[in-house]
Amino acid sequence: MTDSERQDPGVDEQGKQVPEHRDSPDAAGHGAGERSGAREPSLGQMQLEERSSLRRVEGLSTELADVTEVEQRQLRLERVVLVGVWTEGTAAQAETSMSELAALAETAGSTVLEALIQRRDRPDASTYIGSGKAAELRDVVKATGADTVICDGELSPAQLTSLEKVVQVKVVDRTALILDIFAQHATSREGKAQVSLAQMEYMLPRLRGWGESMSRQAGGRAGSNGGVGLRGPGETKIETDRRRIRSRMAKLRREIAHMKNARDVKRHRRNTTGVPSVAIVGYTNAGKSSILNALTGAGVLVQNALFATLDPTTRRIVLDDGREAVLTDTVGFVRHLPTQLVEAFRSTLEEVDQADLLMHVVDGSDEFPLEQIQAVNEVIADVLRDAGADAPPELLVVNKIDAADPVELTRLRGVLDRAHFVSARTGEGVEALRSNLTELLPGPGVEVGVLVPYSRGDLVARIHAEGTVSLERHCAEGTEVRAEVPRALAAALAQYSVGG
Ligand SMILES: Nc1nc2c(ncn2[C@@H]2O[C@H](COP(=O)(O)OP(=O)(O)OP(=O)(O)O)[C@@H](O)[C@H]2O)c(=O)[nH]1
Repeated sequence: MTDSERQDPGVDEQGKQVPEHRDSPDAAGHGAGERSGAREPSLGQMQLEERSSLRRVEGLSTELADVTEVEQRQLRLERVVLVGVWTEGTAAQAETSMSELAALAETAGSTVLEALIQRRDRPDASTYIGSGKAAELRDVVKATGADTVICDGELSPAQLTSLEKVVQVKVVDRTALILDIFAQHATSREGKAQVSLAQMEYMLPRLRGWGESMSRQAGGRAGSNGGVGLRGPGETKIETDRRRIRSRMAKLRREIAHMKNARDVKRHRRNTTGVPSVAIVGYTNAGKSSILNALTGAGVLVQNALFATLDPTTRRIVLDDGREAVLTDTVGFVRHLPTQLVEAFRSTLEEVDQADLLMHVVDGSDEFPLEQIQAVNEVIADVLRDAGADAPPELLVVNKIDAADPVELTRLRGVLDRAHFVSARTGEGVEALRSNLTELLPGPGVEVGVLVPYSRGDLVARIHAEGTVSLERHCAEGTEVRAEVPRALAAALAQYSVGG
């Protein structure tokens, strides 16, 4: 171990206890109450937590995200006050954003004590909410005994520090909160690695604040030990931390690339077997897992919590005509999904550009279903653009019709006239949805024998890309090919058919 590692608070001994915690199935979800009442919201505590956050980043890279759950529980948010800055849109939209933040906080295991909204043209450069509101927030924090403030936005490191100084408890922003939830819920090795990487990306530019408090401590220790001066060691420490985190990020990226290759091979094998695939996308909590269960009878976890599904879950379904298809449940979307996570969750979103069909699930009982659709469409468009892929056909499914307001539902039926209206809970509309899937998914391959003129090399290339070639011969008139191809391609090749 190097000197810098030894100075690093808690990387070593703490990390060794990890497996015990990790093996406990409920560890990530039910630790919230363990430390209730044990926390003093003092500045010293905040610094401890800052160091703990950094340690978490560092730990992640060595032990991968196994450390995350433990550190996560140490950082557990418990009694929180929410605060948002309302800069645009209607009051109802601002309130929706705040209730979503409350749902996120509860998913992270917190109890929401109070929520404040501040109307401003733009967030305050110094404290995010402005000094008057910050003072009000401090009073609310004191009166409620809250230990954390969560802001409905992404704050700069300087804003976080200034606001913490005023309110005297830990301040967390929406991005960090979502990253924490993702860290708690990721289960696969790749999912964990991706969350770790996203957390490091988020934290790297924010190291200055932690670095400063750490360098004071590191300097103080050095001073009290009669070591060299106070300035040098601290600065070196921050630089060392940054360098180590960067190199661990690079290592994680390599590992993720490796895992991705393995997954690509698996998917390619699935694609070449001709089994059509459906990617289920939609806003978090829309009922994607419930629909997957209703269609396949699979026992996929259904929770009234945001982001219950983080790793892609794939299930087989037998279609009405006896064919099989695979359905993949993907991560739920949310407004202002941190960009680091859009990148990190490529693993589930990648299913999107490879799918034969997108099943877009919307919560019909939500107050703003059309906005949910728009938010999801924006992310999907980004993913497809990045992948340079064409959009697969989309099937819109409005779920939870049993719980939706009848008037709203009638309005939605008018606006979304091509959508399927179902209830995964009561089963209403599910059979019709299954029939529609059968119609929409590409049919079985068709055996063709064709002689394609050399001027249509594009068709031969398509046969190779989309079908399975059993014979290929070049003759004077063109390329003779025998292959099994999708029905649409068989139609395009019909004029070159040589029979048999
Ligand atoms: N009333 C009603 N509730 C439903 C229906 N479908 C799902 N739910 C409930 O909605 C909540 C979320 O369901 P999930 O299937 O976990 O939703 P999801 O979209 O997979 O959620 P994430 O994994 O968080 O993205 C659960 O409490 C379900 O019981 C429905 O048709 N009607």
